[in-house]
Amino acid sequence: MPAQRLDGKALAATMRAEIAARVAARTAKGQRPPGLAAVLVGEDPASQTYVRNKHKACHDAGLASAVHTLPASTTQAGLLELVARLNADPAVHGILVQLPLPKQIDEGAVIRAVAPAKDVDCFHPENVGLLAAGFPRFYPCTPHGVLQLLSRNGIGTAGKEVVVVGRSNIVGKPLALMLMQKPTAASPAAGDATVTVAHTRTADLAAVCRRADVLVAAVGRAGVITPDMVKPGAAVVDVGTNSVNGKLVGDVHPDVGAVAGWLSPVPGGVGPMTITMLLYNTLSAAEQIDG
Ligand SMILES: Nc1nc(=O)c2c([nH]1)NC[C@@H]1CN(c3ccc(C(=O)N[C@@H](CCC(=O)O)C(=O)O)cc3)C=[N+]21
Ligand SMILES: [Mg+2]
Repeated sequence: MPAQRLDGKALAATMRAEIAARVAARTAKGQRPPGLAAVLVGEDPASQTYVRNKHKACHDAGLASAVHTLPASTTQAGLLELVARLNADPAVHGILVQLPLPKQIDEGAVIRAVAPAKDVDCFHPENVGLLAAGFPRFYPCTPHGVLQLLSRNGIGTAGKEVVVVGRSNIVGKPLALMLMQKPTAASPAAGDATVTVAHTRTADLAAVCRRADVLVAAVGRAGVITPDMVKPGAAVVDVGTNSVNGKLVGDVHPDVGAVAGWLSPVPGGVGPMTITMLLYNTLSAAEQIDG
């Protein structure tokens, strides 16, 4: 029997409607709409697509959204100046500086320049620290999207073996934290897991992955998770966004669909959920800043 689909596109539509209703209730009371400012430096086509998708999703849910496009030659000082302006703008509740940034710019310095209260990516060290300490201000978008995709499809993780392949600051590391913590009100079925983080230096990756009741692939290499690495019936979440001959493909090999019990597709899985959690955080930022 082929794996059941973990349909991120469908869940994203459901959750965006929930967010839109909460936004409409605020604006009906005369409150400012939650506002997102996205900063795009350079002309990477994938980044342009993601930022365009985020902008459209905001608009469709009643949030205000502005995209600030800067040339690839932008200096660090120029970018920091824009961030400072957005930090001070009361119509902006969330700031997202699209990564990666050009080489002349120190990514860490830019991440630390975003006001923590507006850091809807949850990349600032203050917010990473709050998350790790168990007092989250925001949940990082992609890990939160993965948790929602599991929780709202009835896939509990309490007491389960969850293997996360990938240790990035954006996905693997915060996702492992969130999976091992107590479940949250926002995703009540996800948490309390026995978490293993695997990566490029893991010895016998296939054997580690085969232990997983829930396997999350956040490696960044097309098709590296093959059927021999998957326990029959496991839930497999594919976080990969690899471009192969101009086509978007995940980290999970298509043949895994014959072994897994659940599988999230690429596209149509984690990607739309990441954007949805960005809207969620922008609404949350507006609630925290404006009341
Ligand atoms: N500051 C920052 N925050 C981010 O959240 C961030 C970032 N930088 N840099 C790049 C990654 C990647 N990312 C994606 C968002 C949406 C889709 C997405 O919507 N994917 C669609 C398809 C998109 C397409 O048509 O190509 C899908 O999977 O169905 C994918 C990837 C956010 N990221
Ligand atoms: Mg990684």
